[in-house]
Amino acid sequence: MSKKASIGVTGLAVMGRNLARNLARHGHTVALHNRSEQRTRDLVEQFGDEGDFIPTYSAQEFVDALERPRQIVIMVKAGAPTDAVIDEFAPLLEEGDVIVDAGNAHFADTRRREAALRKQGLHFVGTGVSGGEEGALHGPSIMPGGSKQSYESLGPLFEDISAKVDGVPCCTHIGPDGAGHFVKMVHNGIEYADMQLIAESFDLLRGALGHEPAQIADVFRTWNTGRLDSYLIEITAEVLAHTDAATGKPFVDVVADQAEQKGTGRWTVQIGLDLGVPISGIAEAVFARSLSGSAGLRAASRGLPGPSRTPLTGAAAETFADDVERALYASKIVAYAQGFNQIQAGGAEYGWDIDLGAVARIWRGGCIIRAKFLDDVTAAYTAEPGLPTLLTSGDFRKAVEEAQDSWRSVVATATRLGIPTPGFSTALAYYDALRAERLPAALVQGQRDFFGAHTYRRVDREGSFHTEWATEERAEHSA
Ligand SMILES: NC(=O)C1=CN([C@@H]2O[C@H](COP(=O)(O)OP(=O)(O)OC[C@H]3O[C@@H](n4cnc5c(N)ncnc54)[C@H](OP(=O)(O)O)[C@@H]3O)[C@@H](O)[C@H]2O)C=CC1
Ligand SMILES: O=C(CO)[C@H](O)[C@H](O)COP(=O)(O)O
Repeated sequence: MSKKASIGVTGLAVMGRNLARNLARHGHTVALHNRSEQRTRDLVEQFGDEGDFIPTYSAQEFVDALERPRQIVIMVKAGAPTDAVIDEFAPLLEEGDVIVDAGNAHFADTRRREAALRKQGLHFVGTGVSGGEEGALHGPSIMPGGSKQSYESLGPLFEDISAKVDGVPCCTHIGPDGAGHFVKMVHNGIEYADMQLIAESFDLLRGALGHEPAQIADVFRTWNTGRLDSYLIEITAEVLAHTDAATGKPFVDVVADQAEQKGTGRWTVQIGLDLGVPISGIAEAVFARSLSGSAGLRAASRGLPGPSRTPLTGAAAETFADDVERALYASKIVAYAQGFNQIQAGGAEYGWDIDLGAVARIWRGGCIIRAKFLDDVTAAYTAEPGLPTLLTSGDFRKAVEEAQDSWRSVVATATRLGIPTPGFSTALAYYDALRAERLPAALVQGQRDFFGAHTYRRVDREGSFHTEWATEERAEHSA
């Protein structure tokens, strides 16, 4: 009898191909399949010597090449293509077989698919994978959902190919059904917020100090040796130091300033709204990308009045880069605090019991937001799993305390010079709103009651109340 594969990968574009190679490099026999045959042939031709691959050219051949219970990883475009692939393979599978969707699926789709396939006796495991092309090959961060039972067989395999930090795999069972894809979605939302804050830091250093991109690259390199040490800061320095070969200009100056998005950040914000979790850092990052892409609106508005970017001088200029570093770190804490609160809220809504410390731990390596900072986030949620917000935890509280003057002065300088900093500003506003003794929400409640008899609660008595605003007496009743 010919050798069978312990796992199969269908969808061999950049991510699937490298995930399959990673599995093979770790000694697993991998069955290969792709809708168009050429990708399968290319993989075997170029990388066939890296391990044991079984190339297949039909769904039936693919399924037949797998050991039972079969484990199939789907790595295709999210949405309809994923449904098409499931519809093709599910009828060929048997009870106990496992389908892993490792694409960037919406968690609600994952819940629907998991419920449908469970009826058929199949395990459907929605799995977040982060790390891009290189991560998929050398060790991504892996966020599997699905049943506990499916993790018994898949877990060791995924942990084996995941990134390791201090010998600890960047993979853990997140929770049932859509939990893995939910956490991956929030990971991407945080990725958006982090990238936006870094981009604003660049704009501030350029606008307020008049630095060239190559000089700013050096600032980021320095930051990357401290508490901001992270993959995103590291690649930012690389991008800023890069010179365009065709023009000799800084690369960043020849790229169209219109940021695109595939949708996971937008989903994070949509779900944040549904759950009622204020994830303003992620929302501003998504809106900043949308605004950057609104070419017509921007063209029509370019001549509007406002200050010009006159570089700072003297002592203010000397301390500005350090101020931005402190403001960036404080704003980053806010962005992560909001993202983790969204995971907490999602877990409560869908009954997932997600271990936030474990989530932070598997994001320390492999993924796009990997960072030294996540060691401290892991420690904070491990010590106190129900932590209401990262901002109140030990070292983070101390960091925002120490950042106060810098954070406020950076936002004030940005406002004065007309440098848009939606990420920094919203982070500070969120922070101030959290720590406020009283919020103007009381007035909003009064307005709502005035125009719509929507009622309000009082600080001194239980119950709901309504004031007869249309009468002269303005009598108050229990509602
Ligand atoms: N690129 C990245 O950095 C990351 C991507 N992801 C996610 O991983 C998944 C794969 O991403 P990536 O490798 O970039 O590839 P793409 O998202 O570009 O998807 C290409 C793959 O999907 C297949 N496909 C498309 N439509 C269908 C269909 N109707 N039926 C069957 N197969 C179909 C293609 O087959 P064919 O060759 O025949 O066209 C090809 O194998 C996506 O869900 C993506 O969001 C996750 C993390 C990072
Ligand atoms: O999943 C990822 C990393 O974890 C992708 O890199 C992410 O989808 C990129 O998103 P966008 O194109 O919207 O910036």
